[in-house]
Amino acid sequence: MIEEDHNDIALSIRDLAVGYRTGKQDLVILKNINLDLKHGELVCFMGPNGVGKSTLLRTMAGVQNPLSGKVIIDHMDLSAISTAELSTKMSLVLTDGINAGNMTGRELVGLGRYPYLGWRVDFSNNDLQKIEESIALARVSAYADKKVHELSDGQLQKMMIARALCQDTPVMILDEPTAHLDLNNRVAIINLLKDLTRKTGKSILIATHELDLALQSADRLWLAGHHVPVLSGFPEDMVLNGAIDKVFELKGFDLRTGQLKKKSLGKKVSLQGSGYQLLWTKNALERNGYEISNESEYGIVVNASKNLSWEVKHKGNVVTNTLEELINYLNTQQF
Ligand SMILES: Nc1ncnc2c1ncn2[C@@H]1O[C@H](COP(=O)(O)OP(=O)(O)OP(=O)(O)O)[C@@H](O)[C@H]1O
Repeated sequence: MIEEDHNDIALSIRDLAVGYRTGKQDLVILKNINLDLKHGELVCFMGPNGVGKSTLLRTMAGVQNPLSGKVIIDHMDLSAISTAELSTKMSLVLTDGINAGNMTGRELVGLGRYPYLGWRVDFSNNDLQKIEESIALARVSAYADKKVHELSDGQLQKMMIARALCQDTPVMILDEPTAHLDLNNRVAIINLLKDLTRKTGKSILIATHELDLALQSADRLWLAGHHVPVLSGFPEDMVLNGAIDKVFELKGFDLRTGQLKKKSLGKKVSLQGSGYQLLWTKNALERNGYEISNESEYGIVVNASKNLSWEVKHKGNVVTNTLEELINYLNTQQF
């Protein structure tokens, strides 16, 4: 066992219970939570709908009080830190209910500098530079002068991320930052956040439902399930030890292979080839109910030379130029 270095830790959670104070009895959503967020780490917080991710993030950010236990940031108990001081240590991006009145995108981003203004009324050159840097980093310059109410959901989402970047805090917490974004923007935002952890040592925690992006970019996963403690681990370990399957109670999806569970039609084909062409051929075959096996009279060879083609070796050889043709041909055969 390797000893942990406690100077590494930007934020820790100790014996925390989160939920809602109602009239008679507390509504406990998650309890017995003990987690650490390290410097320079991108953590994806995952779990099924309604399990309490937002509730925990809001509690960590001081927006709601814990039912019991502590959040410790920069070696201080969150409950003992003023809102002004906290806003230089942590930024929070929530996506719901943004009411930015008649502001422009740039003005919204500029709100990120308010914790640093003190008694000053105007932005300093440094503030203005940070605003422009954040706008460039989040790639929102094309619509930074539009009114916030004129932005699309995805544009607004990116503008809120720019505002958090502008706040320039050692800890950033984002609730579903990619929810309204298209594929390019999702990848760009995740890469940007990952890059920030590497270049600036910031700790970034995001709640997300995007298992594929999380598995490819997170340094660590936090997993919340119903009736289990919040788990923390290395993403690949959590795939291999079944933690993700357990938390999500996965049905119809085999996480170890990253595939939807396919119904085999009992038709077997053998397959030869290499690289991504082989992977996509396998995908097309399995999606259409074919099982890859060496014990088959049908041999498929992926020819990935200049012109991609597929050769079916059976009694006579047949060559197809697309996977659609290959599958249509196989479907006509008696297995
Ligand atoms: N203000 C509130 N008062 C009482 N219960 C609430 C309140 N807000 C949320 N809840 C409940 O707390 C539970 C957790 O909600 P939360 O929004 O934290 O889940 P989540 O994991 O973020 O879900 P999702 O993935 O759907 O965003 C839910 O059962 C929800 O109904």
